[in-house]
Amino acid sequence: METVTSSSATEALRITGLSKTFAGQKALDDVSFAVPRGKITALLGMNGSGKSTLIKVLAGVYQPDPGASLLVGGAEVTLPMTPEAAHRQGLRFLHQDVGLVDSLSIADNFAFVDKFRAPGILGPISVRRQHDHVAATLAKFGISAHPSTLVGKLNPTLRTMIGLARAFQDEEEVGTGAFARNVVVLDEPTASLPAHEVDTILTSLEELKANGGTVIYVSHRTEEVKRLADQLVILRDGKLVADEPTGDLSVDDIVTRVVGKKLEKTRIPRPSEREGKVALSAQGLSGPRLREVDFQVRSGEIVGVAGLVGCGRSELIRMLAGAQVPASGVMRMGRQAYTPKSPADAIAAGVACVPQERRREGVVLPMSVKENITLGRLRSFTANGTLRGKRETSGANDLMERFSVKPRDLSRVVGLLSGGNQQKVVVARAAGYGGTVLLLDEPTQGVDALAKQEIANIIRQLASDGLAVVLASTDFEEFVGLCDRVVILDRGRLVATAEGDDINEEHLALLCARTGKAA
Ligand SMILES: Nc1ncnc2c1ncn2[C@@H]1O[C@H](COP(=O)(O)OP(=O)(O)OP(=O)(O)O)[C@@H](O)[C@H]1O
Repeated sequence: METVTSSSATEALRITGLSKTFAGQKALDDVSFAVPRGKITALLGMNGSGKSTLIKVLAGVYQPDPGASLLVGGAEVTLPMTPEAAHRQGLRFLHQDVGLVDSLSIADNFAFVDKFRAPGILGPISVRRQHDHVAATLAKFGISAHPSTLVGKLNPTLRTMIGLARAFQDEEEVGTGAFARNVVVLDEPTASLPAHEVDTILTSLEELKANGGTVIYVSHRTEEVKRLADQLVILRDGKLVADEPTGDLSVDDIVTRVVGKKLEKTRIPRPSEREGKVALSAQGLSGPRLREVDFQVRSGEIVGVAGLVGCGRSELIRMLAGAQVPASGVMRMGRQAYTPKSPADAIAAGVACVPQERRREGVVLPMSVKENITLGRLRSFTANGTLRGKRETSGANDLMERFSVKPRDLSRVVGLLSGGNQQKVVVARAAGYGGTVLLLDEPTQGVDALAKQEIANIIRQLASDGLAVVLASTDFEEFVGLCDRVVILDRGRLVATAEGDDINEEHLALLCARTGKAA
């Protein structure tokens, strides 16, 4: 039953006394805050602070502990809600993986999410009506794609834009152009997008806000938060620690509030200028997206790989990691031919990889932290054919500590860790193989500012110990201070290299933009 207890034109949502306990652990602890209408409220916090749990309560996926109350547009909503009730209340969600079905068209994806819509709201749902509705929504968002296009054919930025348009598809008060009805929750919508493409999404959100849209925005990218958010709501260990206007706060101020202390920019110095031996090299590497790429990385070196969407970055990593066989070209480990037919071959040859798709390729969700960290190298914990459990546990424990995986519980099922902590498990495992080359594809996606710094320091330490590191990323900030060299790919070709002081965000963006323009 939903009863109106107060009404406020300025308050879209009010949460009071929200707690959520999982097996004795409080993921949310008595959280209360309000979301102003027509504004963007950033929901911030380090990995595992409770953001996703809060979103899942709003989505009707999790039942909160008894005692919480929720007002939507001033009307009290009975908790727990079902997902249908959340939808009826005008709560819309764009989850991190965007949640589109590749094998369906854009129009079908729009219809698919609207499964809760009562029949008849748009009249009998004819294909024609649905197409017109989708075409109009796409046009409103400046998306030049046809409703019948298969979603699987779209690049990541377009997919995110489609997800955004879909989340807002039933927003407009008919004929008014205003977005004043729903509350749209965006969970790290730009996490997997290259920095230079993020602007499209942020500009759209600014326009939506100008038209009265209400957004809850979750992101670890503080620059975006500074640009977009009117209000900051910050969680730490499940508790609300800040609820304040963004005002004149700087990016550093926001990071300090999220982390709970000033983040000192520590850096492990480069070991020496002496060049290590070439650890891994490739000549004339070609594939569906790669054209005649020559590439090498030396022991102790960290080489960045940058480029626009579709430049071949991930394909290069996959070939080096044995996940994709090159159409032509030669690879070598030192002087030896290197022809991996699978990631297992690559690991056996000393090449470990952190793949981009964490949930699909990186972790085995139903398995424990210990099993995930030690996956693929049980042999190193085996003596005389017997698995030495103690050795396995202490090896996994060391890595868990070193990568600050939280909670510090080796038996915890990885699927129940927060996203950022799952990512740390994948990096910990790859580092634990102890090979000679480490390939990292977007290693800090969805990772908070503190953990990002910790991971960067560990990568630098591993390089100092002699590991050759290849780092593919869309986040140019990640290259700065970490990479010795950054190569730029453009439509499959290696077209530029930046070294020394040229490894700065502006110059890298310029190099990428230049290659893009030449298209
Ligand atoms: N279904 C679950 N069962 C047990 N514990 C859970 C479950 N879901 C979340 N947790 C725990 O609750 C805490 C909060 O997790 P949550 O996913 O909400 O964090 P988050 O702020 O979204 O983190 P991230 O930024 O890494 O995505 C974590 O300690 C997590 O391990």
